[in-house]
Amino acid sequence: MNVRGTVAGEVDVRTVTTSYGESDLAEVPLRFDGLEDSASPTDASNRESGGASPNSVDGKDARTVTLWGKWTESAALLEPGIELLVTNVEEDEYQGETQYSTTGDSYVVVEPSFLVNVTAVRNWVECPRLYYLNKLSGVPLNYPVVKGTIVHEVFGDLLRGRDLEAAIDERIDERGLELGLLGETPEAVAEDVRDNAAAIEGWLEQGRLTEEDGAATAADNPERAFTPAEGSWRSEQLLISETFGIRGRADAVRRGAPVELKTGKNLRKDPRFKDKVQAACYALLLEEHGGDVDMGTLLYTKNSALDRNEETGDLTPAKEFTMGDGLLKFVVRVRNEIAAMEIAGDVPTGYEGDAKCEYCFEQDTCMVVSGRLDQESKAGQIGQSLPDEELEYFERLYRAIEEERREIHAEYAKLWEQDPQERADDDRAIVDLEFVERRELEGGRWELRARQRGASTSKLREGDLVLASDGHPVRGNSELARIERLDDVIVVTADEPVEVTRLDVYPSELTTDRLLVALHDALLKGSDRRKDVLFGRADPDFDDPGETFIDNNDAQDEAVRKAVGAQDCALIHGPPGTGKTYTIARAIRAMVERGERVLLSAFTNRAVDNALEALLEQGIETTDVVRVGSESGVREDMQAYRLDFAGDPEARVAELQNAQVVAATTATCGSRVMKEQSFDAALVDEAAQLTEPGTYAAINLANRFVLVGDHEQLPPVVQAENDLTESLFERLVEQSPDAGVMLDRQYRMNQRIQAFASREFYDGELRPAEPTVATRTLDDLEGVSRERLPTELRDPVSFVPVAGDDSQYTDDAEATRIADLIERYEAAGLERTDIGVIAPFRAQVSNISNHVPEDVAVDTVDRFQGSSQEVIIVSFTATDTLEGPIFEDYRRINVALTRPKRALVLVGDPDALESDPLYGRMLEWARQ
Ligand SMILES: Nc1ncnc2c1ncn2[C@@H]1O[C@H](COP(=O)(O)OP(=O)(O)OP(=O)(O)O)[C@@H](O)[C@H]1O
Repeated sequence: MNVRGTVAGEVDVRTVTTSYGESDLAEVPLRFDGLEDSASPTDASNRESGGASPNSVDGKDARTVTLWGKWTESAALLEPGIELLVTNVEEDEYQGETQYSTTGDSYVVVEPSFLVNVTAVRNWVECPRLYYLNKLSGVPLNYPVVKGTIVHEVFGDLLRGRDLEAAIDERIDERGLELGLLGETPEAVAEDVRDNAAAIEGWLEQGRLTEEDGAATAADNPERAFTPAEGSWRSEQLLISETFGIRGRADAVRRGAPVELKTGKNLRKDPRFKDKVQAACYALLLEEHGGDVDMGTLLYTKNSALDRNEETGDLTPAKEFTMGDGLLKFVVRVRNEIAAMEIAGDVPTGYEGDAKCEYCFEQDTCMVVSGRLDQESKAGQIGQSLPDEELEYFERLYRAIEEERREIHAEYAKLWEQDPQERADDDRAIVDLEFVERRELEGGRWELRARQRGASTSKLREGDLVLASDGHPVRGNSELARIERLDDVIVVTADEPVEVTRLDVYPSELTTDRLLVALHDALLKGSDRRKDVLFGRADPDFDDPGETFIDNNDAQDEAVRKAVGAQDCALIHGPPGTGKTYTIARAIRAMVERGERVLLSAFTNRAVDNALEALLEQGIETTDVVRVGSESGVREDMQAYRLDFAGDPEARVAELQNAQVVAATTATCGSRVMKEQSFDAALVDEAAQLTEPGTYAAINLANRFVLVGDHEQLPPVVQAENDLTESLFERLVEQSPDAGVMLDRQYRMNQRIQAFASREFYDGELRPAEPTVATRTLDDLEGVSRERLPTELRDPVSFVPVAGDDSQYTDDAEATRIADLIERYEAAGLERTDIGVIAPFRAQVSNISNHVPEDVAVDTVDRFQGSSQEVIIVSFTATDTLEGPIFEDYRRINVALTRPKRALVLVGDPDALESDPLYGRMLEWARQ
């Protein structure tokens, strides 16, 4: 039996004398969530109530759980409010009260839904401070890291039965750019990888000869059946444990036991302790998936390349060890320390572990970081600490990023807390697929096809990484896969041939990791001048370029002059349709003409491609431009400029280094390749949608920067409500108003349409750029006549009242009415593709999609930001009284109302809308 609950009071740790001698124990008052049958801890249906009033809030009814022996170390981490899971407890009656205590088979897990990464456990065992430093500075581009990755990939290839030389060639080719940046040649790397691979091959060969491991690696047997059952090998497996709160990717699993590859040497007979720890984490993960792991293997690939004469010691690459109970429990205790520290938001000092600083390669870095951030550390501090306001800022943002990380962990927990239907309704999964077929690709990967049984919506897009499973993303057979095609038939590629019946959003921490690194780099590596400007200690400086760049729009011209003349930074505020993209392109052209190297960045791929397109229209030399991004991220017509990372190292590096303009999303700017680049200027579009550290990822790479955005439109996309919700753009606009220019002439909307947004959001300063814009109507479109529309739709802005239904997130009455409106527009000659429908909730988006023809774009505001349509219909989906702003935030309604060029139709319940002052004014305007 397992118990799970929240710590309800102080924990008492003491030593007692028992019949076995002295022992430590901890008594933990726990408010129960429930009891679970430990025979199947993962089966939620086995949960039952913990007895009489187990959920009492005041803690009086908390039950006592006694933790024995070494588990008291984990007990010392507990504070009231922390979640605790204890497996395999014993139940006792004591003085009429039911009590629980640990048994020899128990595990104690602190905050089980906080998923600690296996590499984090390994790093922590090496040194807790090292774990923290790795988090702050990320994985740099260096040869050992890249070589290690290639060796791992070749290992996977060999396991999938691939030819060694072919695998080496291809994997090296794929990393051409990275190797080129490191000054490596393919030949030298191949030699190096071959040395390491010899150990792998030898070991696999041995396995083949001595064991009946199935035909997993036999290249001559393409029909091999892969099951995770005993007797097979499996490469790279993503494993998640909901019991132990651990996740990670095992390099390989052989006969159900973990195999870890290390591209170093180890001449002792036993694996290194930290390596054992890592394998033990995977053992726990595999056990939770029904395995019984008593062995672990570490494969030190460098060993076989060593000359016997040079080295003395045990040269065998593969070292096996017995997976003892004590080690598994130790690993869980370490994991608990990490979880408790992260939940408390503390920073490790290094004293938590017993590593010796004088043996550590990172000692200097550690001391510098400790000194500059004024953190207590075992290694000591050197250097002067950052000014107080920077320290305070760092801590505030660090916490905010970690809160964001916890939200991602909560997303993981939803993988098992929500049932398939809930996940589908939440757009987090596509369920109930019918598996069609699998096809082996060259290189041993698999293409998997499944058919959707009905129409479904989800957050998933082509190119996304997903968890592809045969029914459950955590408990079933599941693989990390990439979506290649997302139609009625879904195509994904993966390392293993899973019989896909379900796809789940993969909650990635990559973005969060990069935010932390960008924050660290901005504060610890940024120049003093840059930081003076960021923290408002100095005003940004400007030179006058003495040139007119745009002669028909004063604000745009001033914006370009500011951007070109900025010594530090410039801020371009661009309301809807005011020519932001055009202005950016003109500014970049001017910079390039002055011989500068420019980074063009934005939050989304779409904005990067739009700006790039505008830049090419400016007549910039196409050979000067490089687009960095994934194949699926970059728009079709921009693929020609996309930098292929694969190929000859020298050639690839030349392409990147010679490019005067490099275009990439801010997320990509945080990648190890981009972090090696430097620029004279960075122009960042959609800057109001970026968090401060998200912006740093781009501007850290340049001497000066220009941010372009509109803080009256969508704010940064964050999960948690905290300091990340304000963009750097918005903060700087307030802090340094003189560095900003607002573009005030719009090229999109009929005057009637823009009036409300101008008044409410831009102090009445937004105006049509030209008379043709001000007076545009549907009549301008070929074959369209407003005469054929019902009178109430002839004005550029109309309101269609609908007494809605009572459901909160959907409204059938509105959906039906909108379908009818679309028919009317079609009858008046409009193309369906010229009409867009915006609704506040995804549920209403699907609902409307079911009512209207397929080629009408229906979506939430977020998906419409940055685009425009001839006609926009807004479904407000609110009835009676409003409980909160319908579009969460007034900035969203601004975006919705500024998408149309020629006609805007608002559909909603007037009583509901009138109950909010802003919506009330909107109604008045629409009814004019
Ligand atoms: N100075 C100008 N002279 C003539 N046309 C212009 C000028 N500036 C912008 N435009 C035109 O106005 C339209 C909108 O410009 P652009 O796409 O740059 O706007 P935007 O502000 O980026 O739009 P969004 O708000 O959607 O991001 C484009 O067709 C562009 O060519």
